[in-house]
Amino acid sequence: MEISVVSLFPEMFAAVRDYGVTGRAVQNGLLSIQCCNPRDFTTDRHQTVDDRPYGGGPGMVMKTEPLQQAIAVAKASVAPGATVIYLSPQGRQLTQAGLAELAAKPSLVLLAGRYEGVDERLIDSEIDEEWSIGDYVLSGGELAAMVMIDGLSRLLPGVLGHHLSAEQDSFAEGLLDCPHYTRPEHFRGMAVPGVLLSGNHEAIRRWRLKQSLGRTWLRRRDLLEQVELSDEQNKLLAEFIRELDD
Ligand SMILES: Nc1nonc1C(=O)NCC1CCCCC1
Repeated sequence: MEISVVSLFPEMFAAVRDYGVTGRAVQNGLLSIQCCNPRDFTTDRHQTVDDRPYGGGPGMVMKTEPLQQAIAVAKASVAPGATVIYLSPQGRQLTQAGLAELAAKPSLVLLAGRYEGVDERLIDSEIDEEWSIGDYVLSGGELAAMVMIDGLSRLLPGVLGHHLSAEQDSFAEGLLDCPHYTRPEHFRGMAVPGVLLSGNHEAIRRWRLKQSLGRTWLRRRDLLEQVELSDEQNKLLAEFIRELDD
């Protein structure tokens, strides 16, 4: 997957390019992350990338010319046919399913906005898809772009060590994750659930699924309403709910 980011703060992307799962994906050639700074496409002495909003009001708006040139260079630096994405609270809400759609694309250009946003005419003429990581306002689109990069990278073939990890991710099934434990066996008087020490992989699988279902039922009933549960899942959830009353 080739990704080119248009951002006034390209150095921020070291966080995904140089660390962890995404950093390893870059090292293994499974992911490439390039950056293009609109400031490099300014022609005035002050390298102006923003200007006052028509209609007045607080803050500044990102100018179209530096952005359109940066986007053109960004598109030319990745495989043809790149989807150009703008990160903003006005976009389509990013979910695991959305990440799977994005991970299937050959290349992406991500536009990270700053100030009060981008001239709407740039969005209308250059942006293919607008995406949001949540209903809140950040100071820039960079962190949102990195969230998207991190989430879709996990879905690229070969990126996660255990080939089942991504598919096993609870959100891949539309559920919250089960509890996890590691040594020591006892911590502050709390023991690890016995089933996890049993070596009975089928019992462990069922316990983890039951916990995911139960947690989702308790914490995110809205997610559960979107999932078609199997007979086994319905049975395990009923057991979990019954045991709550014990
Ligand atoms: N939420 C979000 N999801 O994706 N991006 C988000 C964001 O809050 N971005 C910051 C704003 C800041 C002003 C310019 C446009 C982007």
